[in-house]
Amino acid sequence: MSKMPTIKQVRAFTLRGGGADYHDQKGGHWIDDHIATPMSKYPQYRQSRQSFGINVLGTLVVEIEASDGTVGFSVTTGGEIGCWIVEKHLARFLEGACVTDIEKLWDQMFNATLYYGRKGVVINTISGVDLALWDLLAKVRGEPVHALLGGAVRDELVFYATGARPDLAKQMGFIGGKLPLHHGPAEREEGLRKNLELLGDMRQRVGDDFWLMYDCWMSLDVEYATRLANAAAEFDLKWIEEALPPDDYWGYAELRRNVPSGMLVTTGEHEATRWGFRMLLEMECCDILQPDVGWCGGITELLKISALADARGKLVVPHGSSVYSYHFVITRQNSPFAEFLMMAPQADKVVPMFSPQLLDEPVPVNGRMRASALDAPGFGVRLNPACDLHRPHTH
Ligand SMILES: C[C@H](O)[C@H](O)[C@@H](O)[C@@H](O)C(=O)O
Ligand SMILES: [Mg+2]
Repeated sequence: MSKMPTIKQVRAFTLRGGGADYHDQKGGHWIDDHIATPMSKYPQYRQSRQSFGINVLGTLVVEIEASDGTVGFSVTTGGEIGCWIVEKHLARFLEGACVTDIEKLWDQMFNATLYYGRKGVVINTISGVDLALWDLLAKVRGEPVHALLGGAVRDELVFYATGARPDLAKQMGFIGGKLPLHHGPAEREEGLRKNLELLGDMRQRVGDDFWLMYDCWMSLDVEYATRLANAAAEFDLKWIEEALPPDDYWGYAELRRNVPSGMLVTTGEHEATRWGFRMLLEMECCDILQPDVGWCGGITELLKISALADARGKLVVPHGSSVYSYHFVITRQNSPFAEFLMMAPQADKVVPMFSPQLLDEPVPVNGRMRASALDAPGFGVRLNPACDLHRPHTH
C-alpha cells in the first residue's frame, strides 16, 4: 500500500444560521414555537427555546488538511467553545499523525479531555474532529465513508420526518411523523389536554397506518410522562421520545415499565460515549437508542455504541444529523430506518437538513434515499463557500 499522508494542519471555525446547529433559525420557524423543555417551568422561557439559549453554541466547522493536500471537514454543534478546544488542545495530537490513525486519535482526544469533558460540548467537539477524520481518510482512499464502515446492507434508506406537520410528511412518502411536544407539566391539565388534542387531530389526518411519535426534549417527569403515554395509547402513539433529563436512568427504567404494552420509549440524543449508552442498555431505559453522531463521540464511538446495542437486540436510530447519520445507518443491520428533520420553517417541504452550510447534501425523495446517493468520496458534501466562516482561535 502506498505511504498514506499525514495530517498537516487542523483548523476550527464557527458558523451561524441553521446548519449543524439546526435550532439556530430565524423567527417564525416551527422548531422554536412553544416547544416543551426543562426550562418551560419558567414562563418567560416557555414560548421560545432560543430565549433560553438553545442556539448559543452555533456550528463548529473542523477542517483537517493532509500532507497531500486532501482536506476533510465536518460540521457539528459546538461554536467558539469547540474552536478553542480544537485549536488549543486537540490539534497537538492530530498534526503529524497519519490519516489512518483514527482509533488512536480518538483515544488520545478523549483521555486528554477526560478531566473536563466526558459529555456535552467537549464530546461534540471530539465528534466533529472524528467526522472530519473519517471524511479525510475516505477522500484519500477515494471512497464514500459507508464503504469504510463495511458497506451498505440495503439499497435504500427509509425515513420518518420530525416536524410540525406529520400530515404533510405522510403525503411526502415518509414512514412516520414525530411531533414536538408543546406543553410540559408546568401547564398542568390544560397543557396535557392540548398535547392530546394535537395528537388526536394528527391521527385523524394521517389515518391508522402511519407512525406518530412525540418528542419531549427532556421536559417531563415520570408521573406526567406516564399519564401522557397512557392517554396517548388511544391515538396509537408509536414512541415517546426523550421524556426525561438524560441522567435520569432510573426514571427512564420506571417509565418503560409504566407505558402501555407496545408503546416504545426512546432516548439518547443528548447521551455520549459507549459508557453512557451502556448505562441506558443495562438499566433497560429504552427500546430504541438515538445517539447523535455529531454529539455522542463521532463515527468511531457510534460503531461501539451500535455493537453494544446489537448484542442486546436493540435498534439504533441516530438523531438526525444529515450525511453523518446516513453513511452510518446504511451500513447497520440494527438501524432499519433513519430520521429526517424538516428544516423548512413550516415543515411543508423537504430541504437539506444542514442547509445552507453544506452543498451536495442529499435529501429523501418520497421518504427514501438510494444508497447510490451516498457514493461520492468522504461524506460527499462540500462547505458552502457563501457561508461566513470565522476562525476565532489559532494554535
Ligand atoms: C423537535 C425536537 O424538539 C428537537 O428540536 C429535535 O431536534 C430532536 O429532539 C429530534 O429528535 O429531532
Ligand atoms: Mg429528539
